[in-house]
Amino acid sequence: MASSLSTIALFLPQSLYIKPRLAPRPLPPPQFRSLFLTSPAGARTATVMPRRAAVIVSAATAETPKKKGESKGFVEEMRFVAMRLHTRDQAREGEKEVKQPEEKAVTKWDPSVEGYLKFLVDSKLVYDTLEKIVQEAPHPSYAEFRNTGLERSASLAEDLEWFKEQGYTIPEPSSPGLTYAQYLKELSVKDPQAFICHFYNIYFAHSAGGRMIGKKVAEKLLNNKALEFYKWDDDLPRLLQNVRDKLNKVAEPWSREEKDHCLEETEKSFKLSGEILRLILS
Ligand code: HEM
Repeated sequence: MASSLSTIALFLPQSLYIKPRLAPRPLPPPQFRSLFLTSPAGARTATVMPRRAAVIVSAATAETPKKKGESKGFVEEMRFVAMRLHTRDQAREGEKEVKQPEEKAVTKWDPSVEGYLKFLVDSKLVYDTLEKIVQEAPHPSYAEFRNTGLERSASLAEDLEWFKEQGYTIPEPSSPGLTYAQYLKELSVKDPQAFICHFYNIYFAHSAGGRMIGKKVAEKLLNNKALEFYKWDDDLPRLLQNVRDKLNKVAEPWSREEKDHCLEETEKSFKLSGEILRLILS
């Protein structure tokens, strides 16, 4: 911590050498040999002066330990938190235990077309809401996320039209979708960091687990018909990388507290999305 800047001078016998604990690397000139000594509080720099063998340990560089993924940009931090909230059945990096039916492996699901339609209708309401918010941009930074190519509202409209043509009745949006849409509208105005967390999780979850779900449900219920919901006009990895770059840019000026606040919202995102996913099994 920069505020607790302290300097301790230790006078050691000339014969005493401090061995670096890190991998050996070429030493700088003997009059200014810097070694890194690690401690639970963070890195301490020790400067060894050979004649008087004085070791100055400075805490000036001791920062709060870096968050997992922090060095790679904020998206990596969001991804790390999200992956831990999966169950092992959902993803290899998952750590949560299975409590809800949708947290079991997708291969063990027993979906119904009626349930899947409810899921598609509620998902459309959520994407309509997100895409409208980004267009209106109550916070100017949201404008970065216009026309990213990840938008799902129009493709879902096409899919619902297809189901209608097959003779299915399209249900009205239900409680999980209505609740999530209302929550997003409120957050988008009063809490941009939390809103960005939902934006990230909704679009990126769909590109990963969402596609697995689409494939499995299509196999079981739709004679392998690939819905528009799971098709993108451009190369998906390229679109995702472009949005990752924009998210990193938007989060760059955020304070550590604002970043942590965004990360803390991940759990809520899983809860609300999980309730919509569960509709597939209803
Ligand atoms: C049945 C439910 C789910 C399954 C089967 C599932 C599965 C997966 C898998 C396999 C990955 C890819 C892991 C990798 O990169 O190796 C993933 C990534 C991810 N999932 Fe899920 N997931 C589910 C639900 C959710 C939910 C509810 C959310 C949050 C709302 C979510 C958010 C994410 C995010 C943010 C990523 C990272 C994507 C990326 O880095 O590109 N997932 N998921």
